[in-house]
Amino acid sequence: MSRTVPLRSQRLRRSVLSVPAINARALEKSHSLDCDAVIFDLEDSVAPEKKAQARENLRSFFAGPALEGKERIIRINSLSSEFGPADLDLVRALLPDAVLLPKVDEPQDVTDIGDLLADADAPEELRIWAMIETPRGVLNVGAIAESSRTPGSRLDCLVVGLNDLRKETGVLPQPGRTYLVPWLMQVILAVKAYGLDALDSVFNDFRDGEGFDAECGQGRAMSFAGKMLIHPLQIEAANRYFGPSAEEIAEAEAIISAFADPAAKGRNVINANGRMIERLHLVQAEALVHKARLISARKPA
Ligand SMILES: CC(C)(COP(=O)(O)OP(=O)(O)OC[C@H]1O[C@@H](n2cnc3c(N)ncnc32)[C@H](O)[C@@H]1OP(=O)(O)O)[C@@H](O)C(=O)NCCC(=O)NCCSC(=O)C[C@H](O)C(=O)O
Ligand SMILES: [Mg+2]
Repeated sequence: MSRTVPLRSQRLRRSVLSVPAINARALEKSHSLDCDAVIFDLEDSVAPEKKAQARENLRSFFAGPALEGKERIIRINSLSSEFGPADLDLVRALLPDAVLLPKVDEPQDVTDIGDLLADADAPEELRIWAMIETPRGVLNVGAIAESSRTPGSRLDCLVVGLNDLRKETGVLPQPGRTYLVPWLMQVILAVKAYGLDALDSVFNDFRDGEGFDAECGQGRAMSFAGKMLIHPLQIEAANRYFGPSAEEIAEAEAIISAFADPAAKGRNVINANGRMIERLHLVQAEALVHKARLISARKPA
């Protein structure tokens, strides 16, 4: 019998900015930006001839002042690429909060990395995130998410990559991502079944604020936890759309106080000013208020 699966992570992931590890200025700027997390990218934003330099940049960045209050993720090249093994050695040396695996096709792509990290006695706090950005990755997303149930699994977040998925499938960009929505919702179903987070894909046209807002609204309605970003201009809107609004917080607090009323004791359903609310709404309200507290506790950059 299925129950609401508790989220494995209670982290804020509204705005997850990708920073190419070859871009020294962008690395430096990441300290001052108000995003919830930073993905230090060694993969597709770094040219093959620049990979070694990008790794060195990260080594010195991680030796410098800590990135206050942000989750730090390193995206490595596929282990099957000539760059992957050296990238993973760097992850083991720098110990970010998570390693992001690109182009994950099947559960074994995740468990193989998990085994290598375990063999290297990497602390269990070092999590694994997986990019779902290939046709096989979408087809297998349920099994990939289910692998988080394996004892010792470090998987706690899936990130959709529509640039690669469009390239592999030939699906054309459409307003509202019409033909991609079924695959986005398959990722959502998989993470909800196993208590993981899912992040929506990047929006490439970083000067199109209106288009970005519309896509954030769509991603929020789909219940993505946040969005992968490519530019600082996108951070404020991502934080706004993927964080609870004042109205949602007020409504959640009203539900919590309605169930705290002694008259609601032992009742699973109550009448709150003409509206039926059930205990399941209380669970949602408590999760939303928890997220709001995480946001207000965050020190702005
Ligand atoms: C797209 C960019 C190359 C544009 O960079 P630029 O021309 O420098 O833009 P601006 O002049 O507007 O920059 C203004 C300032 O902002 C800084 N900046 C820009 N981008 C970033 C960033 N990502 N992080 C931190 N800081 C950033 C500039 O340095 C300027 O600073 P200042 O000197 O103070 O003025 C660039 O935005 C960029 O490289 N973005 C990230 C690209 C990336 O990471 N791509 C990989 C992720 S996308 C992906 O993974 C797709 C997925 O896999 C899939 O398949 O879908
Ligand atoms: Mg990609």
